[in-house]
Amino acid sequence: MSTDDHAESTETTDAETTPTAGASTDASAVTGDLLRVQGLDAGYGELQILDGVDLDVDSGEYVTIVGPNGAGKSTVMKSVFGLTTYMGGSITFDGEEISGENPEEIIHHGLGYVPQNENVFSSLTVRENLEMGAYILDEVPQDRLNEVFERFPILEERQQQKAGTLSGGQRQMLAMGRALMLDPKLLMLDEPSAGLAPDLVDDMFDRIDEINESGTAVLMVEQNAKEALRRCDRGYVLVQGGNRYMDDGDVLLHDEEVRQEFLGG
Ligand SMILES: Nc1ncnc2c1ncn2[C@@H]1O[C@H](COP(=O)(O)OP(=O)(O)OP(=O)(O)O)[C@@H](O)[C@H]1O
Repeated sequence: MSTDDHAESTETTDAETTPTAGASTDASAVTGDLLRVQGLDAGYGELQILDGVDLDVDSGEYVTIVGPNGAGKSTVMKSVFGLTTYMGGSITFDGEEISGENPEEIIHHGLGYVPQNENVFSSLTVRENLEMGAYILDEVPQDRLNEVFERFPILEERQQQKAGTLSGGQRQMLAMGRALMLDPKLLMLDEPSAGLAPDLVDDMFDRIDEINESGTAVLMVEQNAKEALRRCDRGYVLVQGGNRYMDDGDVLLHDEEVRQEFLGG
């Protein structure tokens, strides 16, 4: 278990990113070969929210970020995608420094991002939304479109329907499908279960598992922390804009301190 006073301190120590022995899978072997965030400071305008955040995602890994409301979880993802004010630290993706780049540039590296809100164009059809997902390419990649339809058959059925008429679950699938159109190496999902009826939440998590099992790394922010930690390889607990814990999902899930403080006992 990795703990520290990071919420109160801006100093980065080895302890906060180095898990203790006994992890159920090998969290200590993480290299951050796909995404490596080191000492990230970022915020909105002059307002600093993130204070020295460290985060790694390896190729093919499934990583989740949990933590209390307002901790800065969404801000981490937005910052990786170039949507906040970059204030310091380093973000490398697939070996290239991307800190300070804008989303148009970042998407070319193979990073997909599904924001929590306004993640589809309501007035466009399902198919048009998916085609928009590949807007950086000269032509819509038919093989990708077919793969998305295979993964989410309901989107093929409803391809001529306006996205605004879809149910919450279908809209979420469309948002993920859109991000998958460019076959990203890493798919970042902000609260994919938010607003879904309870009986749809499991289905959504199953689909995310499948996306990850097909080789796409996943970085997910979730309020549904227990389920997210159960499903992921590794998790981070973020508090007040800084890392508080990092370890394998199962280890965090069963850690007494994490359970009491962040998982409702
Ligand atoms: N566009 C913005 N401008 C200014 N402050 C913002 C903006 N977006 C978020 N914040 C602030 O940044 C802090 C972190 O917000 P963020 O949404 O990243 O937290 P979170 O951990 O994802 O929380 P939640 O689970 O409630 O979504 C909060 O204090 C929030 O009010």
